[in-house]
Amino acid sequence: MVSQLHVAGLYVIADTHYLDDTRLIDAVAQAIAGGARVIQYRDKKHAATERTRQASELAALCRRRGALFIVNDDVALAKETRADGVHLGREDVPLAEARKLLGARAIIGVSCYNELARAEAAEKQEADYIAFGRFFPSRTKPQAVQAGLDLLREAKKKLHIPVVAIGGITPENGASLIAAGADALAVIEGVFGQADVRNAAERYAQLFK
Ligand SMILES: Cc1ncc(COP(=O)(O)OP(=O)(O)O)c(N)n1
Ligand SMILES: Cc1ncsc1CCOP(=O)(O)O
Ligand SMILES: [Mg+2]
Repeated sequence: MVSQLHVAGLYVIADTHYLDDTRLIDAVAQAIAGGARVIQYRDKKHAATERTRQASELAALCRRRGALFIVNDDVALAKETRADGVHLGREDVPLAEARKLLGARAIIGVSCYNELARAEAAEKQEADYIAFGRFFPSRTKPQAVQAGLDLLREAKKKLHIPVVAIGGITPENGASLIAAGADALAVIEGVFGQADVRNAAERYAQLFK
């Protein structure tokens, strides 16, 4: 781990599939008010200009409210918007390249799916956190590979960096992941697919108290 900033608690992913431009900023503000500690911008559809504008607005909001701001996939966008960090999957640039571009203080998270060896390798390369999942059926990413609670328990014995759980997490099933060792719960639909975003975030945040 390089960064001194710590990924823990409710980690919400502001996915532009759920949040159109008119709702994006307000919904994230509501999630932070409800207790979200980490915000990720996940966008798979907008052009570069639009992505820069949205991510810049989110970065400014997170700075004002004291939440961490992470950009999914796009290291250049993370740098341009002075985000706290970037989240990298298998298809994204290698960790070492992202570190070179963003510097030692950036938070770099790595998707490890259901693979403990990938997580151990990421920690060796100074990832700041890793993510496993999906743990439960996810409508956002139904094809995501399944991970189990045993993986979390095993990972907590071997890793020293924060472990994030993702995929189909609800306020009802989230406690089992925390009990198995998850430091943070990453959620999309369970927060941003709800009519009352603040209340939904509060229900997850309660699990950490
Ligand atoms: C916190 C967190 N964990 C996992 C992912 C998934 O990343 P990736 O495998 O790169 O898939 P996409 O989200 O890019 O479709 C994530 N974004 N955030
Ligand atoms: C991006 C991603 N990677 C694994 S599952 C998932 C989607 C999580 O979204 P939801 O919380 O709506 O299941
Ligand atoms: Mg990705």
